[in-house]
Amino acid sequence: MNKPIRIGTRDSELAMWQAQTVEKLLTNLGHNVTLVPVKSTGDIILDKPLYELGITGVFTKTLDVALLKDEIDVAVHSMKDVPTALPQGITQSAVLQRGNTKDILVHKGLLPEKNAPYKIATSSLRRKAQWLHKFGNHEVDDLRGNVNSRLRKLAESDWNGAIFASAGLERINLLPQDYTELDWMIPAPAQGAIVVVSRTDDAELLDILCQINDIETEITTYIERQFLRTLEGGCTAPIGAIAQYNEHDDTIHFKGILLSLDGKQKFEIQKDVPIDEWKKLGFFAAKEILENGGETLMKELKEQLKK
Ligand SMILES: NCc1[nH]cc(CCC(=O)O)c1CC(=O)O
Repeated sequence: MNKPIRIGTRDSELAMWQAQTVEKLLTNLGHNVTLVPVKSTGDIILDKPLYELGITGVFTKTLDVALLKDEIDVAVHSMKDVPTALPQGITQSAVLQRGNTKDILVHKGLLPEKNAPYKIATSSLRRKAQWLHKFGNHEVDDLRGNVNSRLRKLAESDWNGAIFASAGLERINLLPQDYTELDWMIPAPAQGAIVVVSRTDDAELLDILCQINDIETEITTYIERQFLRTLEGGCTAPIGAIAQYNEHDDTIHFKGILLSLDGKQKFEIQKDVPIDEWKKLGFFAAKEILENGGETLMKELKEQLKK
């Protein structure tokens, strides 16, 4: 392409890192690229928990509008922040090779134990519910903001720790010494993946972007987001999902979870299927949960999360 490809990005350090990663991949393919930082409502409204903003697309909406107005050509997002239904006219054009999918607890030297008092912070319903399921007597406070400000607030607070996506801290070299991997916690669907979206009618650009697509990440995130979409019907519930490809036996290993807000109710599912069954795996896993009590819980959650 002759005109530079305009990549829109939120202006947080993590978002800039992700956009620059796409910039490098495209530059390496010989394209001319320019970065366009855009402020998003999710970054501006910091005093309300995310789920109170009502829409799931708080982080992505501003960039969607910029795309549709032809102010940018490409938007780069943390895939887990992207609603499962993209706006009309916008297409998922590439998913980059996935980074670390794990959640971690950044702490201050003291590790959590079941029967000892402990106070952590997170704004994620999924993290909070899984934490309370495991540590019913712990306290969980709300914590908003980008990863930099969340680390700062943790340092200034009396919290014992706060939960982060490992990928986010690794990417901008903020992984502190005192952290522990929460290998029992099921991550958000598509955690650790970066998605590139563009206008559906921009065929020339779609051809370029498919060259930076990672098929394995595309498939595993598709499964996780199909699970989410089948369960949620448009609300931000405590839902986790992870699909992993096993190249030795050509299978997909899937784990999904749905919990009540207080973590007392938990529906968990695990499935191992041959790779050629990936297309409906997320759907079947979600259906199984819905049919075994999950549907009632989803109804309750929708009531509780309504503004
Ligand atoms: N919701 C915010 C958000 N969106 C993406 C990441 C990190 C990167 C990723 O999970 O892919 C984070 C920070 C976090 O959850 O700690």
